Amino acid sequence: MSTFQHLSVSQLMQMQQTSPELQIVDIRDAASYETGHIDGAFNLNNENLAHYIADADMDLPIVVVCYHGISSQSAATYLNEQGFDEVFSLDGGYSAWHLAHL
Ligand SMILES: O=S(=O)([O-])[S-]
Repeated sequence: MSTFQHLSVSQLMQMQQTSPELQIVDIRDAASYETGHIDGAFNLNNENLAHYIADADMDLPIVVVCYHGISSQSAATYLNEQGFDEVFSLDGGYSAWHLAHL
């Protein structure tokens, strides 16, 4: 059983319309996040991770965003192991999202 699903930028844009409860976590460094991030994304890091997991609704879909869609895959696997049922990794990461929104 796969632990996460790949999501394209256009699929994410659709999901944002249809799943208002969607959680988006951005695992890039704080400076990159501050420079620009997807609306509603939470900047997840090692310091706030435990707190985030403790507070999160694990039944809701969650999308992991990194720079280019590589490290988000291991983070997505990790979040699935922690109990999130529906985990997605954004293919191409924030850079693909940004390109689609220029
Ligand atoms: O963030 S990244 O691992 O895709 S470079």
